[in-house]
Amino acid sequence: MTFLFTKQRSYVFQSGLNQVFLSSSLLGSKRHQVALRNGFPVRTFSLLLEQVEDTSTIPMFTVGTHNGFLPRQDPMAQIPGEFRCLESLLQRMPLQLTDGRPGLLASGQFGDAVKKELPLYNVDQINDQRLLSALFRDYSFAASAYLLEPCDVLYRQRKEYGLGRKILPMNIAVPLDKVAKKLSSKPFLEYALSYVLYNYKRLNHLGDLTFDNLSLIRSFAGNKSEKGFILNHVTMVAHTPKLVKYAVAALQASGNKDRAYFDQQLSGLNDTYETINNEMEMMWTRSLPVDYLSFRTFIMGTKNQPMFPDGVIYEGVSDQPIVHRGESGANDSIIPLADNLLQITMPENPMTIVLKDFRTYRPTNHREFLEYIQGRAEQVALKKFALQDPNSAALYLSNVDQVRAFRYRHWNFNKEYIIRHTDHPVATGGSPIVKWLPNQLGAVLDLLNEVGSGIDHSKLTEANKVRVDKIDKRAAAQKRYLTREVEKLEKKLKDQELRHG
Ligand code: HEM
Repeated sequence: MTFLFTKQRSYVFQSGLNQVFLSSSLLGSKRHQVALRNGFPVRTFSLLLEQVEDTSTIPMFTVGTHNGFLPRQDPMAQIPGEFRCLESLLQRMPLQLTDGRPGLLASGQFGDAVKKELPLYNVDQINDQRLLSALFRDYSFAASAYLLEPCDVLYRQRKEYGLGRKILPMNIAVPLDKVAKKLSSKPFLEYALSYVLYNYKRLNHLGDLTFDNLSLIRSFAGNKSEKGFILNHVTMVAHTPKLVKYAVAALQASGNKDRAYFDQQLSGLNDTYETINNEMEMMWTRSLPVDYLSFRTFIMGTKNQPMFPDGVIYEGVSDQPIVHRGESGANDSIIPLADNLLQITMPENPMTIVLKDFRTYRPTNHREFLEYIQGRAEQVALKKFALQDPNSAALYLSNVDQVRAFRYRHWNFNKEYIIRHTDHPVATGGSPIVKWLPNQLGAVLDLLNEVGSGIDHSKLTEANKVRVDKIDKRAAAQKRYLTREVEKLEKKLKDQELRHG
């Protein structure tokens, strides 16, 4: 196999899972490589295959078979003493402190405290990836608290958000921008790099990533429900090492036209998605719907939000205002992996453009991995290979059904945690909430109906016959129900707009 360096969007071919394979992209030089096989380019990606202690060069968010989509080392919980004023502000920041007393946000004093107490720390010499990630998390928490504090104060008084602060002061803006550039990310609170996936610590260092063994590093509201909300995402993502392994192996099997191996991988993938969906169900009790709005304000973005009609100026960085989407599970990689691997396509409409924009708000290596999966699935025609055999098609259908189960529960979350409690029609990430999520769920239901009706039932094993029947019936019923539900919700929202109008 020959390797060429090029700027073309292709990756190093991952042929086996028994070696640590660090590409030049991880080592920070050339990013993309092309491998040639029989003169044709083969899509490639370098996966981290074992835990590497080095913190100086390899980004924390590097997809691997031991860490999946979690950071490759547990997040740094406390920043070094030289940043003690930042640490102290963040510890005193939450609405409710760990000892139950009100924190700075409760009385709307966080902004003043930032101005009085926070020096302009110099981060120029810092290149250690673990420390950069911790600083990114901490500065982005400070930025969101600072910008959205007035909205939270007003919301608690009058159930209105009003306007956020327009200028992010230099002592947050400059180091945040510098650290973000070093991590190739956007200078704003993010799902992976700040709020969720870089915000947990194990109580027992040797214990597993289970809910009871985890606590939060940072929070805005400081209540049990915010902890439950964040950590429930983490305990779901804790299962992603298996997703990564099965996805990569399914692509290999499809490329090699190895039917038995392919079916094994789809079956493993299905079981893993089922485990993740079961973990997702725990959200209802770990984070109460009635508490969601207590922390939601602080995870809003500045893009597409009425609280920031003119964007935000980052003092000392640029005099041009900028906008960013808010923190959202839309930046998680569990479902995009399934969409890309199983070649689930979304209808071409404005909602899909929003989905694609969300996918730019994630660690570079996650994005590259998802692009690799998408490209390689096309190259080996994974869906076509699955549908060529009725029993593989049943397994394929079952995996798509897991995506349905996820999106269906997720739609229920949105009705119970958000729509039931607020009229604000724009979600934290800036998407039009009532239209956007059903767009994706509807597309999955259509795919289930299409694939299910094309399977020759007479060739199925007994177990697969039962499986396919159940999936077909449920998908048809849910599609009818969803269409009626969205029509009703849109009408309700229009009526509200007219009343407020
Ligand atoms: C109480 C629980 C949850 C609520 C209220 C919620 C809310 C939302 C909202 C409002 C959106 C629309 C995008 C935006 O922010 O503008 C969204 C999108 C999304 N969320 Fe969640 N979310 C929850 C839990 C989760 C969990 C646990 C995950 C996965 C670990 C997740 C993954 C996603 C994904 C993948 C999308 C993109 C939509 C799609 O691909 O269909 N969410 N979420």
